[in-house]
Amino acid sequence: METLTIAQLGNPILRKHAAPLSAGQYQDFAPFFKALQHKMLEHNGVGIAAPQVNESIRAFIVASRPNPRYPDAPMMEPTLMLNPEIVWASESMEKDWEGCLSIPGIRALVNRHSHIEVRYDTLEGKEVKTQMEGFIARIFQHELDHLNGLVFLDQAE
Ligand SMILES: O=C(O)C[C@@H](Cc1ccccc1)[C@H](O)SCc1ccccc1
Ligand SMILES: [Zn+2]
Repeated sequence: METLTIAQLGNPILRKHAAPLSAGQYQDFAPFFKALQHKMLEHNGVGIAAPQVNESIRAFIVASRPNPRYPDAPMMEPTLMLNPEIVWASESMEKDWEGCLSIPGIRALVNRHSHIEVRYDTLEGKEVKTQMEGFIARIFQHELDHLNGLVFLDQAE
C-alpha cells in the first residue's frame, strides 16, 4: 500500500482541473484507489478526491456516515466514483458546515444544491446514474469541486 500525503491549501495541484480517466485506465489505478480509501478512513473523512493526494485525475470517494457534526447522516459504503458529473441540480440550496482534509482546523458555512442527479463510472466501467440529497449531495459537490480546482472556502458564506 503506497503511502499518500494529503496536499494542503497552497499546493498548486489543488487548483488544477483534473484530467478525465479513460475506461482502459480504470483497472491500472485500482491499487491507487485502495490507498486513497485507506487515507480517507485514516483521517475519518466522509470523502476524498484524488487531487488531494497529488493525483490530478477525475476520481473521488464518497463515504457518508454519522459523525459528531452530522449525527443523522446516512451510513453508506465508501463509493469510488470515476469521471463523476452532475447532470441536474435543484434550484433549492442548503447552507451547512463543511471541513476539508486539505484545510485542517477550518469549518465554513457553504451553500450547496439540496438535490442533484449525478452520473459516474464504477471501477468495473459500469455507468451509474443516481439522485442524491442532503449530506451525501453535499459531499459529492465538495469532492467535485476538488476535481475542478475549487475548495469549499471559495464559496463559503
Ligand atoms: O476534504 C475532503 O474532501 C473531505 C471532507 C469531506 C466533506 C464534505 C462535505 C462536508 C464535510 C466534509 C472532510 O474533511 S472529511 C472530515 C469531516 C467529516 C465530517 C464532517 C466534517 C468534516
Ligand atoms: Zn475537501
